[in-house]
Amino acid sequence: MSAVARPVDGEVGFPLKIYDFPRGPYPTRVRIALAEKNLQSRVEFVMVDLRKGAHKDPRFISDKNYSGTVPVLELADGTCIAECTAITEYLDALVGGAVLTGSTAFERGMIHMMSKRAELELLDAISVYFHHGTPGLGPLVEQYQNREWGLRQRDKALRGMHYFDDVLRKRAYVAGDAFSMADITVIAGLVFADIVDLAVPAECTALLAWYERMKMRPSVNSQPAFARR
Ligand SMILES: N[C@@H](CCC(=O)N[C@@H](CS(=O)(=O)O)C(=O)NCC(=O)O)C(=O)O
Repeated sequence: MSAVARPVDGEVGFPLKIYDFPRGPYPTRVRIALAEKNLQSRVEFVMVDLRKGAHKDPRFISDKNYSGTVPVLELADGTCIAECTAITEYLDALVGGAVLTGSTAFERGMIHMMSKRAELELLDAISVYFHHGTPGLGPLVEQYQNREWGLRQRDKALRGMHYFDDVLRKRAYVAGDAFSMADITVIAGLVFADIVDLAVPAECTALLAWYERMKMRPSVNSQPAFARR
């Protein structure tokens, strides 16, 4: 029986609510973090249907997230924290157990850098390709598309896959010798790559082997993004 997660003193604490799109790559980042922290059962998930543009509803934008994206973490006092990195940092500091964002200055610096690099060079690049180089969420949501920009970002993501393959030839995890938020961000990138049918190049054997190892983790393979369609 795992110890009940309790917020540290002074925190707003529970209940936590997550505005979510269950199979989405970015929501999957927070879902994996919640599972690693043993918090999944302490959170209420509220589905936001991106295909219907619910995340662009003026009330969602005014009340939950100005940027009009998910996930959003809502605290017991109504405070909303958006942005996967910020949500993960909050959860990591909220309760003990697995450490996802680092314990030492060195670890925290390395993990933040590599997670941000995974966003810039892989996950966000694939997201732009999805929204601009494919039909994306459909004409209701995709008000402006630039196919050339989308295709350029797809090529950037392929270069990013080669970069992370090089990184993972030298170390077991994305930011060092332990699983962290940086691994979660690369996992989300490969989840999005699968959604847009962007195959990891066969020569990226270290990245592919790492991904198979990541998918052995219950916090990863238990997510809706990995359920058979
Ligand atoms: N920088 C944000 C990006 C969040 C994001 O793009 N979320 C996607 C969800 S999903 O595509 O991963 O399911 C979204 O809301 N997309 C909707 C849109 O961009 O219109 C974060 O880190 O949280």
